[in-house]
Amino acid sequence: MVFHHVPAQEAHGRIGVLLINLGTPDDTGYRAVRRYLSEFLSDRRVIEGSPLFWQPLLQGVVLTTRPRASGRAYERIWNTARNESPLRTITREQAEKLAQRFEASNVRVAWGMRYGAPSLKEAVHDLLRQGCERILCMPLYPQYSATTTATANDQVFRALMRLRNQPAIRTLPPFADDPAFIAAVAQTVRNARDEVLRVQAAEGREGEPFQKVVASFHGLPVDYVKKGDSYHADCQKTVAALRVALGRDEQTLPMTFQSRFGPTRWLEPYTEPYITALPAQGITRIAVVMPGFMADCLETLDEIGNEVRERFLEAGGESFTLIPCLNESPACIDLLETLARRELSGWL
Ligand SMILES: C=CC1=C(C)c2cc3[nH]c(cc4nc(cc5[nH]c(cc1n2)c(C)c5CCC(=O)O)C(CCC(=O)O)=C4C)c(C)c3C=C
Ligand SMILES: [Fe+2]
Ligand SMILES: [Fe+2]
Repeated sequence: MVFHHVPAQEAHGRIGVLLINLGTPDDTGYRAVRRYLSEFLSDRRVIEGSPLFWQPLLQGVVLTTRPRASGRAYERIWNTARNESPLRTITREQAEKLAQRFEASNVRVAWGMRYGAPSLKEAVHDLLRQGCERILCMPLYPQYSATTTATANDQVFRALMRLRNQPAIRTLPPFADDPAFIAAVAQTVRNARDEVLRVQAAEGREGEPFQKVVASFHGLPVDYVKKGDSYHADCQKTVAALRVALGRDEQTLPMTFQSRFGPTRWLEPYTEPYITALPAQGITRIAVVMPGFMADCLETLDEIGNEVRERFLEAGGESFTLIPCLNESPACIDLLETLARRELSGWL
């Protein structure tokens, strides 16, 4: 067995904070998207069924058609200035800004992706080279799911399995209804509403700008929830807390699920049919907030910001506001710092 030794290069006894998000292809071409989707959809935490059945279907059918369609979707949102996906740009900026908050301490911040680049192995090795002997893993998912949180941590542990000298490890628990998280998301809704009110006033229009604020989460197969994945319960915690923070109820702040994949039943109601049915009920001015995502990505910018927006307007909707994710905003960095300092207690 070969175990890696990654010697510290400058100092010892430091603490590492590792920000983790899902991942993204390196470019929008067929090969890169295929490589990324193949890694993602071969993860047994994501597709639990037998690989004997799934792999031929994945390699033969899914990965011949899906990469082209996904590539076109990525093209619509691509950060051309940096030639990378928004998720990668935003995750890097979150890490750089969080690092500034710890500048005067012995904490070092790194970032990595569960699938694609930069890998979590590279990120862990980078922290070890900087002399980190303790590492806090922060999967940036407010709501727990085995398909996201657990597989992110698994991947870090896989890197640790090959090390001669392992660092001590902690993992960030879900923060679905953490007051700091809820306050930050609620503020994005208030800011967006104030902005729409300003525009309405300038144009001499009146009325509640957000008849509904739809809270749309990434979906999950119902089967996984039935087997015990706490994701759905965590989403409900987030929405309940947001309703309190914004003085809204089930009618004015409904919960829906997007990004369904494959033929099985996923969590309901599905976002797109829910939203496109609204104009017929007299609801023509809405906002969509996506508190399951800490960074804007394909699912928020294209699926909701382009596709669902178009269908809502075609169905008779008047105004559709996409509320940005927390991204690299000062409020988000405050939140990350609060969560990190809490989990580092006893280490710092
Ligand atoms: C069975 C398939 C999938 C499960 C389960 C799943 C859970 C899950 N995913 C996220 C967050 C993101 N998913 C993103 C993209 C994405 N997700 C799936 C499938 C499953 N997700 C696919 C096939 C894709 C690729 C996109 C496409 O080809 O259309 C992303 C965006 C990545 C980006 O680069 O922008 C995120 C983020 C969560 C939170 C979650 C569990 C609840
Ligand atoms: Fe997903
Ligand atoms: Fe999608």
